[in-house]
Amino acid sequence: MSAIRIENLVKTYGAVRALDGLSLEVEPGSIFGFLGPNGAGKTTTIRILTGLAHPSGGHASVAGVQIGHNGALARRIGYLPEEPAFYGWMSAQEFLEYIGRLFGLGGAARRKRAEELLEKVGLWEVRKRRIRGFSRGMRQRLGIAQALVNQPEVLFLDEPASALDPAGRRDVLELIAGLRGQCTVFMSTHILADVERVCDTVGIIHKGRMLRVARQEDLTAAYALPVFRVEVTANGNRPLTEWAEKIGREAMVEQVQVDGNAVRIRVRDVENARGWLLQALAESGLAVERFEAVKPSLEEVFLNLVNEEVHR
Ligand SMILES: Nc1ncnc2c1ncn2[C@@H]1O[C@H](COP(=O)(O)OP(=O)(O)OP(=O)(O)O)[C@@H](O)[C@H]1O
Repeated sequence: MSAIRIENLVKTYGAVRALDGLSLEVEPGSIFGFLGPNGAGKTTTIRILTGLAHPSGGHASVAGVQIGHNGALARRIGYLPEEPAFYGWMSAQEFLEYIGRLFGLGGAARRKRAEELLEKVGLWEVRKRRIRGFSRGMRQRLGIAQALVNQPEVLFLDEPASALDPAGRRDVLELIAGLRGQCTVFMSTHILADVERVCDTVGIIHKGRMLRVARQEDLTAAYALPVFRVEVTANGNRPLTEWAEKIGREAMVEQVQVDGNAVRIRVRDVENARGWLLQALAESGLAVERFEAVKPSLEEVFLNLVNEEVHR
């Protein structure tokens, strides 16, 4: 059974079609990156899946519960909104115990749960401090703890790291990566590097529709660049330049770029070029340290997909 199943979801705000027939399935246990530019419909999707907004059309279920059954849904999911709100006068521990009470946990159970979570999100040392003085990163970690109080099957995180500085972002992403296997994580973001760091599966949303859903490595493989990179040992620069000039004249090669003791070779036909290049390297006598097909970044894949869509 899918952790999340969305069929043909539509949401209109007056003349704006925020979701335009969105369909998607998310496998249980995955860390799913819901990626799209500003205004693509990410927050709208999450609000519908968490029961905070009603769709104008279509169906969806989360952890086996149809959306609309909000009581049953609330017990199975956790949610960190884009801008979480806290009671600033509470301490982190008081806040988590307060959330525990809302979920009906008794005194001892809610204290235990709060303590476990404070430990897990790295706020144990500051558990008695008022939230008012917390940094953005600390607030996001407390927000994730808050969303985990009821041990959800599916955790929704709306742009969890987007507003953080590099250190705060690293901590939050590490925390999310550590949830792998404990629950399904559905994380929206417009930052490709964040998806690359933690998500196993990526869904790209654009103008309220899914452009593509794939495992991250399959997505980058599908958009493989016709570029190889060769690195030679540091004390062999001279012959490398000569060799680069030589193969640059071959019909198979489009462009050659030497950078220190490495060379990037853009070819015309990836399949044939691979064997041919390996052969040419073997004959060159160069001390090859590394030979690899250059992988596109998720950013390149994303731009490609959006471009294809625009020109369709
Ligand atoms: N309450 C609303 N009233 C009118 N239009 C809305 C409302 N909420 C969202 N929209 C519109 O719906 C579209 C999708 O918005 P949404 O917030 O879901 O995008 P998003 O992908 O989450 O973007 P962001 O990264 O900026 O949060 C946008 O065009 C937005 O202006």
